[in-house]
Amino acid sequence: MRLQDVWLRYDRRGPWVLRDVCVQMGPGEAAIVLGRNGAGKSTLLQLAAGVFRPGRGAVLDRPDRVGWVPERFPADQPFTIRQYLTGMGRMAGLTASAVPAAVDRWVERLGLAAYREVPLPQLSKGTAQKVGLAQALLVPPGLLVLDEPWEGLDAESRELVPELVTEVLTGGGSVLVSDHRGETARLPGALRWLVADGTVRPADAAAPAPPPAASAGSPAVAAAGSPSAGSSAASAGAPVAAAGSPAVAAGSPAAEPGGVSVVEVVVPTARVGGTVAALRAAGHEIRRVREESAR
Ligand SMILES: Nc1ncnc2c1ncn2[C@@H]1O[C@H](COP(=O)(O)OP(=O)(O)OP(=O)(O)O)[C@@H](O)[C@H]1O
Repeated sequence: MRLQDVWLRYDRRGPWVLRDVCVQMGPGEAAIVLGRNGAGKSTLLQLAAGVFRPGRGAVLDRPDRVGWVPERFPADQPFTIRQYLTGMGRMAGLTASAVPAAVDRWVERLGLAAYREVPLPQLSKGTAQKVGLAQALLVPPGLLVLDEPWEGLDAESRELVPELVTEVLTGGGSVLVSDHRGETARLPGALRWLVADGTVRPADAAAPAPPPAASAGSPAVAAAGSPSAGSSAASAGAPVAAAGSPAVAAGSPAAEPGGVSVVEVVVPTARVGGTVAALRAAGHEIRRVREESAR
């Protein structure tokens, strides 16, 4: 997905909140959106999710299925959790017979079983946030957009967020997450974009410097035909290209005591992008990708 020269303002005569934004993410890639209060993080996420249309420019190649979790779940709705998720599942395209299993799965997974028949307005903030997560995941999204997903969640539930993100990435989806409270470390493999002064650029030097192996990774993957790495390689100067590598350094095994081991992994060429991203997300260093003829 690509935001190309995107501008947005909320009022036709008002100031531009975002100007000339050019960012992109490939399948299997995650990006964390950083910035001060009011910088425009939520605005950027809503553009990506398709909630807003840009005033100028375009959002290209957005996956068909987008899971959008707003910063505050709109709990003022006359439904129980079960009723709400059932309706959302139908809207997401699940058949009537498939909905109950999907709802049950996510209700259990997110610890909502005790509240299944509780009306949404009676839920605590954290529980309501989990309903927001559940509705976005009922059908596996090609793009998952999470606006401050850790907000209001207890310590145990916070651990769920990186788990869910990794699952979407492993399935070949992309994930965009905003974070103004420094939870970034929970997603060590993600790109980092900073929203400031109305535009978006790679996050600052606070991120560790990329090791040489990381910068060599993208062309090699591109050669293997990965759409993910191919789009990164094509985006010279765009945040996604410059921000992709530090995450690898964050989990660099070279920093571990006791030496390193190199593990060769064989995957179908079509899944190279997602696999590379998932391995990076788990903190592994990608040294190279090579193609071999089918065995
Ligand atoms: N619906 C709206 N109508 C008018 N202005 C808006 C609207 N939503 C946001 N803004 C303005 O756009 C700017 C960016 O807001 P946005 O919510 O995107 O920032 P943010 O970085 O997500 O902030 P926070 O960290 O506080 O959530 C702010 O100046 C805000 O006042």
